[in-house]
Amino acid sequence: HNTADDALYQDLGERTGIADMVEDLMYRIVEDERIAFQFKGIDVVQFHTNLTDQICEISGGPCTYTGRPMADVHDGMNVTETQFNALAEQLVLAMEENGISTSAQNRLLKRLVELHPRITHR
Ligand code: HEM
Repeated sequence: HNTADDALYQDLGERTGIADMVEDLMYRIVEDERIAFQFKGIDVVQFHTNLTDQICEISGGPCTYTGRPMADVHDGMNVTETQFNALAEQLVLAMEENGISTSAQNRLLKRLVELHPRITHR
């Protein structure tokens, strides 16, 4: 079903498309030595579900994020700017791999960058 402003959600391929790109992002994170160590031992099913729901909600889709608050999740990780950018870079590549348009990629990044202060240097 459609909400008033779910254009980005549609462009990302709805929840299924988002779930696919998050899965590819996770494979890429494991292969990226700049950030892989941060993710050692996480609950991958939980991470996949929660990040998918978050991107679904942020893009205007009919999802509700039920994970922990961003600041709490990343607290104590000391995520650097380089690590944040590395994850963003892998997300772009995962979106590219899933045929997401450049316009949709940039609109999602713009919304995710707003979360930056709650993720880095904590
Ligand atoms: C736009 C950037 C980012 C977003 C939107 C984001 C979002 C999320 C979300 C939704 C979760 C799941 C929370 C939960 O299950 O309650 C999560 C967990 C996590 N994030 Fe991020 N994150 C970002 C950047 C990063 C970066 C750059 C790192 C480290 C290099 C990182 C490391 C982690 C780790 C290790 C977890 C798992 C924590 C745990 O389950 O205990 N995140 N993130």
